[in-house]
Amino acid sequence: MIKAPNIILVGPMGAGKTTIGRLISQSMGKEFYDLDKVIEDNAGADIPWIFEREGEDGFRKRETQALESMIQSDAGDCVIATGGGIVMRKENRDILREGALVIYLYASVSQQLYRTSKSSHRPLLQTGDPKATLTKLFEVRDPLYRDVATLVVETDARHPRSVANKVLSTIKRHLSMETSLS
Ligand SMILES: Nc1ncnc2c1ncn2[C@@H]1O[C@H](COP(=O)(O)OP(=O)(O)O)[C@@H](O)[C@H]1O
Ligand SMILES: O=C(O)C1=C[C@@H](OP(=O)(O)O)[C@@H](O)[C@H](O)C1
Ligand SMILES: [Mg+2]
Repeated sequence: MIKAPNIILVGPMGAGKTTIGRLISQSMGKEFYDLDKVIEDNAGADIPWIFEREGEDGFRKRETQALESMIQSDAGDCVIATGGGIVMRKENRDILREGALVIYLYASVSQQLYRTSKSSHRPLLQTGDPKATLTKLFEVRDPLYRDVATLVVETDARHPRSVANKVLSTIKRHLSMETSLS
């Protein structure tokens, strides 16, 4: 088992945060939490319902509350997959930079589009032109993901298991470098 602090995955919709988070948590013997699922459980409603009734702003408030409660609770030593918009609020970015190992799962817009086209549970993509939406979001958010992340892992040309292995080896290398420096 690798010893590590909380691992938090960030990146755009379709980067594979939920899928890879679950896989690496199993390999590391850590609990897995998907922040979107925490928000849904707390609300007793799904994300499309929250966006419809409370707007994106209402969802963002719930997202910050869920992130704060995850970090404050002694859930500790777990893997957390965030939603793609977690970096939009400064208060979230401040929380992310504190204490956790944050990994940016990078995916190109074409891969984001391909991977998100299979489902309709992402309200921001229920538009006539999801590619334009993903492109705009990427322009704004890519620098923010890089700002909060300790490590970046490219996911485009890899299957989920291979991305998970790459994330695990990147974490191992990072932690062994930290140990040798201290
Ligand atoms: N590396 C990958 N290659 C191909 N498909 C992937 C990859 N990672 C995730 N997927 C698929 O893409 C879709 C979105 O993945 P998901 O984990 O929900 O992304 P996120 O949580 O970042 O939005 C799922 O159908 C998942 O199986
Ligand atoms: O990018 C975003 O703003 C969002 C991403 C979604 O999560 P995934 O990135 O896991 O799809 C979910 O939090 C919500 O639909 C909003
Ligand atoms: Mg997800």
